[in-house]
Amino acid sequence: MIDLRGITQIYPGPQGPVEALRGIDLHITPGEVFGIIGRSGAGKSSLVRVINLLNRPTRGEVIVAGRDLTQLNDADLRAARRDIGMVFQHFNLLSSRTVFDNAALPLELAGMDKAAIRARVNPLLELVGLSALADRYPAQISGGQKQRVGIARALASRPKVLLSDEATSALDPETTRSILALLRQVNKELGLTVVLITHQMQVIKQVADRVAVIDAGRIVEQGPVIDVFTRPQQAITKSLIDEIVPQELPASVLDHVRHLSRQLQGGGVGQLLRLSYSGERAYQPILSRLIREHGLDLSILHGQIDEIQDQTFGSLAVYASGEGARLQTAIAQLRGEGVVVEEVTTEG
Ligand SMILES: Nc1ncnc2c1ncn2[C@@H]1O[C@H](COP(=O)(O)OP(=O)(O)OP(=O)(O)O)[C@@H](O)[C@H]1O
Repeated sequence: MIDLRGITQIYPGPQGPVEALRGIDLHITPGEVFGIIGRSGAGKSSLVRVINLLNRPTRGEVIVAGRDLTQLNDADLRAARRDIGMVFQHFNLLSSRTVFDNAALPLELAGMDKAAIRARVNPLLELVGLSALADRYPAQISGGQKQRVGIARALASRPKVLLSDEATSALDPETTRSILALLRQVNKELGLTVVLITHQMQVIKQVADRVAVIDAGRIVEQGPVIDVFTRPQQAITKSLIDEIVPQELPASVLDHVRHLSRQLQGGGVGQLLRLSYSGERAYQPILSRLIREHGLDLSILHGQIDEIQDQTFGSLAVYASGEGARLQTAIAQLRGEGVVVEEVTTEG
């Protein structure tokens, strides 16, 4: 649905040019919710605005639904943009227009007649749960309701792609959840491809199918959300995930491990392991097998089990002790079964 090829964005700046995007290649498939996450200044807004050519990239191709937008003339670009709706962090509603009239704006601008506009907008207000508030003005509704208007307006032109630029960043956690659920609903019901940028992993976790991590203008990691959560490769990804799955174990756990290793007897060895697993593996009796088949003792010290897009994933810190060779065999077996096993050192 969307192919970005070699996208570079250079802004002029008082201290010289700023290279906000440095050769981005991305492929977003039809019907998926694709998240782009990064810290402030990483280039997220620049990237999302390239997709509808609100920003014209300095170099590269922007292919949406088979056409390179950078090659279109103004009239064709205007038409192509109708396939791409956008919602914004600060809603961008017109304060002098009602909820209905805000949602209807793109259709009015496209010259649609009033009856056709009503026939299009009323079901959209129903979809976003605002039918009862159609005659209110933006100042008379909440932030979450404003964003619902923003979504209805973005959907009015029946786009194929919905771009969401930090759409929930100005909202409280509960309202954020309801807006993300609405984005998921329109993705499923209308078959819309959704591209959302955010600085919060919580948003990615709730709604995205795949995620790309952007750092200093480059995509440094991407993949299905569950894979990125269970096997983060880059330091930036780990630090972003840390808000949901703590990447460092608490000092008290490490202290306890030192205490346990001092108590080892009779040539036994002990190792702190961090196990990450997802999907079907989450239901396997992996720990009891370690005990039964390899004669290990296990202390569960820390961990959590959570869910992403109906898939369970877990992260557990366990201290395993027993006979050295059997411990190594057990670790190899776990890895063979697709469990990510990290051998954590407790020095320091
Ligand atoms: N119009 C502009 N002119 C000059 N520099 C810009 C412009 N817009 C963005 N930049 C710079 O480009 C880089 C990327 O900015 P961008 O807004 O895309 O990042 P972001 O990840 O969306 O950040 P934030 O989450 O803070 O909005 C930053 O260094 C920023 O200062």
